[in-house]
Amino acid sequence: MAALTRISRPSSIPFSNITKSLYFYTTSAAQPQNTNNSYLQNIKFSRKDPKDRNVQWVFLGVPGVGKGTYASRLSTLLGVPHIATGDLVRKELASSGSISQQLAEIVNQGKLVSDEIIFNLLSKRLIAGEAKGESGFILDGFPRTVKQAEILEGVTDIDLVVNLKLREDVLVEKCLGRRICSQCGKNYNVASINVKGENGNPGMSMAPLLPPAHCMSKLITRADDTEEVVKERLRIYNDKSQPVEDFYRSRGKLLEFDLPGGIPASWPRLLEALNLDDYEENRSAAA
Ligand SMILES: Nc1ncnc2c1ncn2[C@@H]1O[C@H](COP(=O)(O)OP(=O)(O)O)[C@@H](O)[C@H]1O
Repeated sequence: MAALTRISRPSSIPFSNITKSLYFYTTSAAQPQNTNNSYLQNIKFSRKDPKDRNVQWVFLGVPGVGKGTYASRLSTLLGVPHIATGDLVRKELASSGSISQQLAEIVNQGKLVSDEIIFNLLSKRLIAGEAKGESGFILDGFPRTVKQAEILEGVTDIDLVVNLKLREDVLVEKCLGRRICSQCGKNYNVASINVKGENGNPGMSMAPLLPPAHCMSKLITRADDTEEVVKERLRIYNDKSQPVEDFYRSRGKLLEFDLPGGIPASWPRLLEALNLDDYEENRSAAA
């Protein structure tokens, strides 16, 4: 793991909540047929000493903004798991589990999966991680509704919420360029973004994020990354997920971060905004 010199929240964001108690969901099987909220009563909590845990961060942002890319890099840097609910949903979809058909219909239309299913998938992932000794997390794609945010807030302390932002005109192009390696499951992007500056607005270039040669022939496109479904997902984000930004803003937890371009331009600036150092990257750059 990369060595870390400084880790603290941006000075504008109070850090007091980190010392509050930590709870984790511990629930067993998914119960998708249950349409009311009674599943919440089945969720048991276990308490953890806050000083024994790592960061608990959330990444927000529209589809295609790059949440997965930056959350994954930070998780390696900080030694915490990167938990993307979209990945959990896709894993469930790929299984022959009882809810996979139901999930496929929802996801392929760009709609949101029920809270019940999402909380169950997330609970199972957290429990499995806890058993392996994981501590802390960076959540990506969750919470996506104010209700999910309220439930999460009720059971654990989120230290920081990073809201990634990118100009809208490149988002659809970025989503359409997304590819997944069908073997290793890693995410790549073949889109080469080059928007010229006009009417006083700056231009923007983003190089493709290409896989290593051995993954190249195994790239697949997500079924929900068609133009029509991407536009529906962006609409749903504005409707359901944008209020989540206000939820965390009003609690003083939101760090807004405008991506200035691709990874080479954005990564150092994001680290700076988070008051973090990437020793390994600095060392290899100096070598
Ligand atoms: N927190 C969530 N609540 C409801 N549905 C979710 C959630 N996270 C993921 N999903 C489902 O999984 C799909 C893929 O999620 P994700 O990979 O995060 O997509 P995106 O690229 O839009 O951020 C979503 O369109 C939605 O159907």
